[in-house]
Amino acid sequence: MEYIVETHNLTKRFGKEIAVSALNLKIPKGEVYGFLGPNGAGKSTTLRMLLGLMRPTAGSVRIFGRDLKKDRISILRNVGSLVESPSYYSHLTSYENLEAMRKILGSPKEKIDEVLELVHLSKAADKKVKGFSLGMKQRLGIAMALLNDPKLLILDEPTNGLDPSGIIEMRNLIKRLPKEKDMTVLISSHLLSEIDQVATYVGVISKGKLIFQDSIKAMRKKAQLKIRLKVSDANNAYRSLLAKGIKTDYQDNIIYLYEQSDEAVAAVVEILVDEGYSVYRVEEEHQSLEDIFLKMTAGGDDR
Ligand SMILES: Nc1ncnc2c1ncn2[C@@H]1O[C@H](COP(=O)(O)OP(=O)(O)OP(=O)(O)O)[C@@H](O)[C@H]1O
Repeated sequence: MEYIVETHNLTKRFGKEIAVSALNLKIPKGEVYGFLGPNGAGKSTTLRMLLGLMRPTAGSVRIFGRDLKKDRISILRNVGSLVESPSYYSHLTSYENLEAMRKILGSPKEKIDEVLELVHLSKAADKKVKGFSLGMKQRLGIAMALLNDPKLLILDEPTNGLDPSGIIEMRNLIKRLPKEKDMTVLISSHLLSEIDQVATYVGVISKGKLIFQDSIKAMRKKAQLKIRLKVSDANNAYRSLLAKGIKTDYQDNIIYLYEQSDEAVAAVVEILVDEGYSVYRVEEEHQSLEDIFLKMTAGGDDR
């Protein structure tokens, strides 16, 4: 797999506090990578290091296969970002703002109409930014980030503070970019539901550590059904099953089965009954992605 971003043991300390701890991010080409974690988990700090805005305490960053420390300027020329509130002149129109930025970047003039169209602001091209909704301002920020045709777009909590229609508009835009513009998108959020709706890959960060990284499909798989067994003398029953080589989990007097076919469940019940345990309940338990995320990040930020 080709990775657009790869970090190796990326670490940031502030005094004694470790904000980001030995992170090994792998962001595959052409995906929308959702960087998910509770507030204070270290997302912004990580993104700032990826953009060369903050120097890592240790570890390294590779973007487009090149070392950020060595090739900073040429790498960042191909990266677009929206990590803080976008900066613009509110007394100018969106077109004029983009024109000012375009001149700095040296992009061709046609780019302006193209990015306005892409973020659905063509109709507001000649309107002053001071009358814009927050969602429109955010989209103008993204339009600015797209002026130099980036191969990687980094967005820090882009839907924060937007109203429902602004959120939907932003999500659709993020989903379109990889397909229409051959772009890889890295988006951070503290809301699983946000990431779930746009991302194809997920990295979960908690207290500075990456605790999960895989496709959203793999994350969903983790959320699949579990079979719960409530039996008499559960701890001993669990040991009996283990001794017979049956894979289970045991927690709070409940046995959880891995094998979920009808036959496997029937076989387990038969063993338990044979061995003299009473089987009180055999139930399916459905874990939502939210449950999994909350379990992964349980404990809050108590570094
Ligand atoms: N400049 C700084 N100086 C000292 N500590 C900092 C600095 N920036 C961030 N931190 C600390 O590093 C930790 C991670 O912060 P960071 O902003 O990266 O988290 P986050 O996941 O982006 O959360 P949020 O969504 O709330 O911004 C926090 O404990 C924060 O207090």
